[in-house]
Amino acid sequence: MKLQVLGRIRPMYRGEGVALHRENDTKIAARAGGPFFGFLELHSEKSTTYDVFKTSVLSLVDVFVNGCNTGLLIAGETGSGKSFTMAGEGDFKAGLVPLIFDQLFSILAKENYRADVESKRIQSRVSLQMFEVYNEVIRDLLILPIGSRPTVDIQENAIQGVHLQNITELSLNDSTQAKAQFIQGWGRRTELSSDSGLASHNSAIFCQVLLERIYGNGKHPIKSRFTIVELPGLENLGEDTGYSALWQGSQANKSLITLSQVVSSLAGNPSPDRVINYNNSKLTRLLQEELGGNCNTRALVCLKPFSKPDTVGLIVQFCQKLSQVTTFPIVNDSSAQSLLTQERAKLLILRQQTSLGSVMSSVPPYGPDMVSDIRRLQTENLVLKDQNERLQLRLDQLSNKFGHVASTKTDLSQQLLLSEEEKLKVSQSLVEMQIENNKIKEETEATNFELTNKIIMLENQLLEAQNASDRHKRAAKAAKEQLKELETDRKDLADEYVVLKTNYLALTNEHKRECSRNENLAIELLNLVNSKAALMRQVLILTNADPAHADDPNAEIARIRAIIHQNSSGKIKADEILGTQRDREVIEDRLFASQRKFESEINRLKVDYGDEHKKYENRMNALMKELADTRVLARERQHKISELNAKLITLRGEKEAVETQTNRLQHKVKDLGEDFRARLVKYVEDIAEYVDKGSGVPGQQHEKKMRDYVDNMLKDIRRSHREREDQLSQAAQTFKKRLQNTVHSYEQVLIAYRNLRQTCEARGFDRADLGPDEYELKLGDTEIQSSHLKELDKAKTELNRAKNELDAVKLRYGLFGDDKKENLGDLNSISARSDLWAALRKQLREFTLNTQQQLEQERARLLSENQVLSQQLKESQEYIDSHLVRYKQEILRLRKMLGMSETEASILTDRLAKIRKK
Ligand SMILES: Nc1ncnc2c1ncn2[C@@H]1O[C@H](COP(=O)(O)OP(=O)(O)OP(=O)(O)O)[C@@H](O)[C@H]1O
Repeated sequence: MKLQVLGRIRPMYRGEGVALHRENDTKIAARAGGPFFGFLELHSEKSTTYDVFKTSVLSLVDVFVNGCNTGLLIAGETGSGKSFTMAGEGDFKAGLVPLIFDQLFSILAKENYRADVESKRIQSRVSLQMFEVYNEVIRDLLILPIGSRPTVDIQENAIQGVHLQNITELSLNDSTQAKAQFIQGWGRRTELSSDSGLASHNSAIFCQVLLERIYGNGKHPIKSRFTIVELPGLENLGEDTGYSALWQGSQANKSLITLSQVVSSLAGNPSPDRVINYNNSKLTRLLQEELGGNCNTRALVCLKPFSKPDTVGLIVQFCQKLSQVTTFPIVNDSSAQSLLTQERAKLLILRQQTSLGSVMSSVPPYGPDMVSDIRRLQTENLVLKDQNERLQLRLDQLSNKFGHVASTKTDLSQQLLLSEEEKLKVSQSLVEMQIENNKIKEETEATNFELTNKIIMLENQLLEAQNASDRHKRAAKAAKEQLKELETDRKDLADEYVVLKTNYLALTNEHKRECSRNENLAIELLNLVNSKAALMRQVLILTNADPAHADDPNAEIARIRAIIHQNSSGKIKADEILGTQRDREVIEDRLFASQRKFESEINRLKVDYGDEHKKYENRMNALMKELADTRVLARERQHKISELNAKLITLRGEKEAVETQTNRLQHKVKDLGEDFRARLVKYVEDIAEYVDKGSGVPGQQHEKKMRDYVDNMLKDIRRSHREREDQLSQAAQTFKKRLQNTVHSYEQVLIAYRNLRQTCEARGFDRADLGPDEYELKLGDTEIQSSHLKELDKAKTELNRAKNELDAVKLRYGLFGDDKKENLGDLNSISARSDLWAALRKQLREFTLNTQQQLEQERARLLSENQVLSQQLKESQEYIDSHLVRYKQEILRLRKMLGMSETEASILTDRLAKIRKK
């Protein structure tokens, strides 16, 4: 069965970027275009460990419970998430091992329950071993380290196969206990830091779960083993230091390199009768079954989204080999175990027989020399084999590198041609980005300004409302005080009223008494008058006096009665003294009128104040709401600004990346320049050699060849020169064009501004209100034209100079050629000819070196000028942008002063926008 290789890409860290080349969701490659490796399943950055478990590991647990050995190799470079995947992180990010425990115990519980229901019997025993292999030392992780770390050794016997002697094996009852033990063991890993990095980078952590199940009344359990291993960081596969360290006896990378060798051997030999040497490291010895024996194994390769292409290349290679490894898993029932034990026993015996000891003891005819020879040869053989494998690996790497270099070399010239164009494009996009950025900044500032104004306005309104509220509070306080005074007055009046009432009651009683006395006296008087009248009548009778002359007693009675009547009618009733209800009301009115007035005033004030208060409260609430809304809006804007800033930072990062690429390309250009120089030198040397060789053979043929050769060489130089010229002149033209556009739009803005000013002046506005003069806003020649034109002129001059130099060289060559012809005609002697060739050689060498140097200098200068130009263009763009804001403000102000209508204003704005766009 083929080993299944799965992948998992961990999420990206901040600023890490993505560099893995992917295809079809399952394939990755170190470089664009491949070679790709296709995983059986590739879990993306979004997958959780549980997703990985569900799709890729769950089925392994079932296989394990059913009696097969299973293995999960977790590989990947350092920092790719191996530990995260295996052990998890914190309480909420469980790793694969805890999830495996959960699943295992849940299956066992279910099966036990089912067996109970069906009255069957299953006995299960789960145990755990955990150890670490670091620097070829195996440490038990399930016991507390006392003093030095507890180390264990590998042993091999027929029954257990390769196993660890005295390793702790903990019995597990449930998943909680299992997880707790695992976490404790995980915490006991070596945390050393050595020259070869942290121990975690180079160590392998083994977690082996052992399961024994007896069905019914059987005696022989079915035994299976689930091995989960975190392998050392795969980046060490490619480190040269690893090899050298290995040669020097360091164990740091031994296990990983041996693992790679074993995997290579296994990949190249899928047949079951293969003989693989697992004994070179402890890691491979321990993984013997998982890699090439009785085990159903899967490899989970953790990947970083960003990694060095070389490292990815190594990982891809390793995965490729792993995917070709074949294992032979079987169900470990009693018969299988017996067979395996027999096979192991046979193997051990064979090994013993072929071992040195058996050679020495069982083959007496060999002398001691022969034995030592055999020993030496065996050792040499092993060393040679080892060396061979290493060299093979190295050769693979080198051929890969060579392939890569070859492909890069072919790309290089193309890239070189494109680099200038790219550079221009990049600077153009940079300028565009800057413009965009300025726009965004402008908009943000305008919004900010608007929001700040709004906030200030709202705060003012709030202050006003608070002032009004204070005023009303003060008025209410004054009214309360007035009310208090009125209350005191009212109390005084009430007291007075009580006193008056008392007096009045006393007087009324007195009066009543007087009236009754008066009545009594009137009755008395009446009685007396009646008596007097009776007496008078008697007197008259007695005296017989003439009644006409005598006093009339009735008249006296009538007189007295009249007096009494008068008295009684003049009696003043109490009510009359008190006055009528109406009078009282009038008095009350008079007395309490002011109080009532105040009360009604207070009530009115209360109502008014209440209403006002409510109104203000409502207003205040509305204002507060508006303020909160505005704050939210401000926050949103702030958020947007932050987002934009983040975008800007990303863009800057991109820009830097592009700059780095440009620098790289420049380096490449430099390399090519050096190559070019070398070629020139080679040309010269060739010429010299040619001349030296052919100097003894005069004739037209020889000269012609020489001339062709030099012609070709100069043609080459001229062509490259011309290409360079074209590129530079193109760049200069683009800059010039862009500059012209910028200046054009700037002039248009100036014209619009001038028109507005003139309109304002025509309408008779005060000159002081018209803002700065047009000339103040004008960019000086030194600010725009001259500096750029100067730069362009400079570039042109440099180009001309280069051209002239080239022409001079051509001329020199032409003259030289003529001279040569003439001289050849004249000079017959060999010595004269050799002088001529020497001069030719010298001149050619000088020419080569000088031209090359000049070209280099020119190239460097033009590149820096190019940078200066783009920088200046950027600055002038910024300058114009900032001026545009000023213009805009001025225009707005002037427009306001002119009282322009909306449509006029919009037409003007459109026109300005168009100008800006241009
Ligand atoms: N799938 C993931 N989701 C979230 N974070 C992850 C994931 N994988 C890895 N990480 C984080 O990446 C960092 C490195 O992971 P980890 O330590 O597991 O890598 P490693 O390959 O085991 O490295 P080392 O060899 O140093 O132990 C850790 O901080 C971890 O939290």
